[in-house]
Amino acid sequence: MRAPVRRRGSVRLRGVDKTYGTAEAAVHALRGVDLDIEPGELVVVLGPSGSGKTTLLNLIGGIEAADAGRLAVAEQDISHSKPASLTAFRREHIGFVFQFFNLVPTLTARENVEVIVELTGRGDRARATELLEAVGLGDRTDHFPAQMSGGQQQRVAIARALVTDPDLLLADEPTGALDTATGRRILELMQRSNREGRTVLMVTHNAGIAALAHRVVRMRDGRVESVERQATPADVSAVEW
Ligand SMILES: Nc1ncnc2c1ncn2[C@@H]1O[C@H](COP(=O)(O)OP(=O)(O)OP(=O)(O)O)[C@@H](O)[C@H]1O
Repeated sequence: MRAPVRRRGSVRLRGVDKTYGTAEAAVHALRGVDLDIEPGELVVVLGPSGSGKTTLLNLIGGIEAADAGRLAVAEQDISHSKPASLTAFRREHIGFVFQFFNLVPTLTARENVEVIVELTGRGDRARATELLEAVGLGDRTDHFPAQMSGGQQQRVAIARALVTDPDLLLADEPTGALDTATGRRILELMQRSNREGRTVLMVTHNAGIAALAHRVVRMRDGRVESVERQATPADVSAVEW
């Protein structure tokens, strides 16, 4: 019998504000954002360019700190966390996937995953190979990023994000630089990761991808414009975009 899925990675934001720059150059990126995400949900964040999607993801992931408001992620209050404790929080709870893969060019696929175990002191080096096999790259473990396609590099990035077994997987336009067929493969990995119980939060410009979500968050001008719950999220194989 299969072990029950342990759902994890809740998010709770209240009145969250973030401004970049000062005086005339100030950009109010988030304005009083309230948001609740249940553990184990797959959430897609949509919105026009500049609406605050990446800022939202960076605050939830502890890459940046909010100016005001309260944030609790994976049951941890990070509202007033100092940079050092945000780093510790990120290492313990968060996996990031970016649009342009962000692999270290001088390291092989396996080393790109292993280095995260060394940096964070979390996870198991031996899992690097296992995860690369799980994302379909068992035969590419000793290849360097320049020897791999964009889709293959993004799969390495996903293996790297998962090696610490994070509660939340945060992805900023993970399919943005990929063709549709390759993007589909990446979304399958995102969905699989979510079905293992972790919360997945995906920022995209692509409204078609929203069909996969338990909850669709629409941002506009630094505010959450709407949150829509979908009772039966689609399987990736059924999604067109
Ligand atoms: N480091 C920064 N310094 C100054 N302004 C910033 C910085 N990061 C973001 N901004 C500004 O904050 C606002 C929100 O940016 P954000 O990147 O969150 O939007 P977005 O919805 O993700 O946009 P896109 O879809 O184009 O990636 C924008 O006006 C942006 O120019």
